[in-house]
Amino acid sequence: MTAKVIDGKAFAATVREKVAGHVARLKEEHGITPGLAVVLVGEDPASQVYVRSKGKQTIEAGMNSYEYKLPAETTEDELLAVVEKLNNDPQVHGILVQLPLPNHMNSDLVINAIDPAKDVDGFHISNVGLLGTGQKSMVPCTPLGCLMMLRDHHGSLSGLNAVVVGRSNIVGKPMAQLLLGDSCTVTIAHSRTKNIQDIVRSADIVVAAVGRPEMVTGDWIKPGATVIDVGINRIDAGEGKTKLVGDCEYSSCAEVAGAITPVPGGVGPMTIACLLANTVTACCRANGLPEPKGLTA
Ligand SMILES: NC(=O)C1=CN([C@@H]2O[C@H](COP(=O)(O)OP(=O)(O)OC[C@H]3O[C@@H](n4cnc5c(N)ncnc54)[C@H](OP(=O)(O)O)[C@@H]3O)[C@@H](O)[C@H]2O)C=CC1
Ligand SMILES: Nc1nc(=O)c2c([nH]1)NC[C@@H]1CN(c3ccc(C(=O)N[C@@H](CCC(=O)O)C(=O)O)cc3)C=[N+]21
Repeated sequence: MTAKVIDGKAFAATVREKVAGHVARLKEEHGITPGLAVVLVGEDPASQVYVRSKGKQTIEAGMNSYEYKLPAETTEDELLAVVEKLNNDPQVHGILVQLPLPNHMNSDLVINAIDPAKDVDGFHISNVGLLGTGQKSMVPCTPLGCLMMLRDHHGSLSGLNAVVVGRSNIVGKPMAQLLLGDSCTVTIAHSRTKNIQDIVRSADIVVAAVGRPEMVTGDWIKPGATVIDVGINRIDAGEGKTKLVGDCEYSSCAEVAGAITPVPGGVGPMTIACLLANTVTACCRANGLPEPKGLTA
């Protein structure tokens, strides 16, 4: 069997189109322009690429983009002051502080200083708690993007066995909550999991968020299963070049799976599209307006 390729890049374009439509209506009918502020501390080249891409797509969707680039030596208090200023700025509906932060900062403290209503990453403890109890929240962008693609492919996820590999706060845990919310039977595997291959082989849905290049191979996959590859790993491709690979070995997994997301062009573009979607949702909630349908979990 050769897997159907789930085209995250094309799917993300449709999400961005919907977002742009809502933005246009907010402007026309209410004179409101949603605004997203992205804060980057330090000069990590990969982070700079993502932040640039976020800013560009924010503007393309008709929203206001505010970028704060702070030097690596910024103190935690200085960063907290920027967050506070953005919390109090009515033009800003979404705030994203790019992770990881430099080692001298306490990321939990910084994230929890963001107004939960503006926390478009969905990382604030209030949003984590709301998601865990099935209440309306801001949903983390990467897992939300994965959920949208899974719902689109399967229709209903009810009763399916899902295995999430990875238990980070930003991907693995919220992904597991969303799958549980859609009535999957969810297993979370991690670095201490025994017989991980057998566990993954029991899954109808595999979400890999590990950060280990091509760790999951085709022999781990149940024939016909859906593979969502969250991993973004830049590896040596010889001759001084690098290439981007996921946490799944694409060629061998695609031979066995029923459907698979590629890297690049899978989860990554959906993450940014969901960030824009969350910003519109936050803007509507802040203004007491009905929120867009189909853009939240
Ligand atoms: N496409 C996108 O938009 C995004 C992509 N990413 C990518 O997703 C990947 C994961 O990111 P993130 O969740 O932040 O990573 P973390 O490093 O925070 O978490 C990795 C998880 O994988 C687990 N793990 C590590 N090694 C193994 C192993 N050998 N077997 C099983 N589990 C293992 C760890 O287990 P333990 O807890 O036991 O240590 C941990 O729970 C990365 O490649 C990252 O670049 C991340 C965010 C967004
Ligand atoms: N507060 C915070 N929120 C995040 O959501 C967040 C973060 N910090 N820190 C870093 C990770 C990583 N992340 C990605 C987003 C888009 C792509 C993406 O668009 N990838 C393209 C390829 C990009 C390339 O070529 O490098 C693709 O997969 O096709 C990847 C990774 C968001 N993250």
